[in-house]
Amino acid sequence: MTEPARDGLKKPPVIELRKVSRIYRTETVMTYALHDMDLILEGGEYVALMGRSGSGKTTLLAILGLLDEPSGGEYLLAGQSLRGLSEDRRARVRNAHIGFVFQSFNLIGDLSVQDNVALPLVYRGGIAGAQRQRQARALLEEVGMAHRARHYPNQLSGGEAQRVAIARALVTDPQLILADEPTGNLDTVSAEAVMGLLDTAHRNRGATILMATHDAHYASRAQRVIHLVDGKVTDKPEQADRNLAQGGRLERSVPR
Ligand SMILES: Nc1ncnc2c1ncn2[C@@H]1O[C@H](COP(=O)(O)OP(=O)(O)OP(=O)(O)O)[C@@H](O)[C@H]1O
Repeated sequence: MTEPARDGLKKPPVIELRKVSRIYRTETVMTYALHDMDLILEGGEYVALMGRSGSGKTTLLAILGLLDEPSGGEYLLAGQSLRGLSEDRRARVRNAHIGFVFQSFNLIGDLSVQDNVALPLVYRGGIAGAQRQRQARALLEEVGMAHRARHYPNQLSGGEAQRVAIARALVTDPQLILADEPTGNLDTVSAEAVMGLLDTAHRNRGATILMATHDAHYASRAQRVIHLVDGKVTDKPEQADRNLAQGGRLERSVPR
């Protein structure tokens, strides 16, 4: 069901989370990786996501990217509630609206660089092979990797692999780009190049970007920084230190 725009004129935010939780259960302990999280990202925003290791950044990106489901609460993408969608429908929404960039690139080893970039268009369906290859080639040119189109991922440096991964993320022209530590495995020169590509994607394509990073320097390139502490958004990141001193994130024993 589509929700009405909030003031009748503005579009709904690209992302809205309402009291979203993600609980991991083991035999003895329940961990609240996300805890009643409220979050709004407007269309075209470039937002950095910071927080200590274990604060919930990857869990949040996985839920926003429809790779995982909340244990409770509601996720609205462009005003559309995603509750109760079938796996097939989730895959379609993911393919139509979301591009991913991971720390470890996640390219497919036995596909050429150009076929890796074309792959989201294969999943989309209905696009002829020659057209897919043309679009992939255009994206490789955009990220300065066309000269490696026929190479394979294991023949690339880390910086090159991440540029290819960004081309793959952009080939479907997604509304939302989720990046999980995109510079985490890169030297500073490659990291700068990757950050430049994200800046360009934001500026020229109007994409909404949410980028998890441990690096305050790269976070400062975003328009806004969100801090996570124990699975919640906070505007007081120094709270993380106090919570840690008091025993860390919310965990409960599973009742027997
Ligand atoms: N599959 C799982 N089973 C149980 N607990 C999990 C699982 N995945 C994550 N967690 C817990 O959920 C919490 C959040 O993890 P998450 O990976 O989202 O943190 P993060 O902020 O991305 O950390 P990092 O910066 O180290 O990548 C952590 O306490 C983690 O131990």
